[in-house]
Amino acid sequence: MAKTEVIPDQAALKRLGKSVRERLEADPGAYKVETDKADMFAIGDFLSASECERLCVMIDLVARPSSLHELGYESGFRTSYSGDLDPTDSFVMGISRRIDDLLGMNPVCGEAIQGQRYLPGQQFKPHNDWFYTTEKYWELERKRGGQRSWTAMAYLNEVEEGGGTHFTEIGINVEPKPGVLLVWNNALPDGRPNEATMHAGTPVLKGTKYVITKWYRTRTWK
Ligand SMILES: O=C(O)CCC(=O)C(=O)O
Ligand SMILES: [Fe+2]
Repeated sequence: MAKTEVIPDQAALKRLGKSVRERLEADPGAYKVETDKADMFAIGDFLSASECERLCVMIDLVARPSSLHELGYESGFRTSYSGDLDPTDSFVMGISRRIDDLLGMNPVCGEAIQGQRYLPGQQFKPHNDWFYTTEKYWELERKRGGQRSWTAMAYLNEVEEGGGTHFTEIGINVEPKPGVLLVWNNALPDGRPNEATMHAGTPVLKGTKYVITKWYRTRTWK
């Protein structure tokens, strides 16, 4: 008999996939992106113009060259600047809580909100947000909350040219529209990682792009 592959956190990924999907499908404010390859929703006007502005200022204060598990900044893979927003700041806490509530996620599973800024020429090449559990870094991430389930990402400003989010397998390019929150499930309905969630922050050609991202783990993030 063939050996059954063990997928770390599979049962939790399946459960969270279903609960958040059903919650968003029942939410009249959430637009379901038409694709059969992934669970994906967009929420227009999730953030107000003044909230977006305030977040951009905060990002400028924390942004440093982005780090990646496997690759250094020098590789050109993720050339944006990023940094975690202060999770004890009451304004940040409010935004974070609103995302938790929208998804119906347990707040303890949410990572700190990360801010990210791209200048012309900067990008984040195609990647998956879920962890490769055969890689060395998984040993650490496994104990820090486990696999990532849902991603919530909000666009904070008008980008003059470029800077979309390109889902290379699904074949859609999401234009950065300020205040819009894009949400997707990194797993398949059965809890296996969804390869079709591969996406890139395409190069900004003109202007600056600001986003915030919040990733949810299957267990308590620490
Ligand atoms: O900037 C984008 O559009 C994508 C960002 C992203 O994929 C990430 O932060 O994981
Ligand atoms: Fe990503």
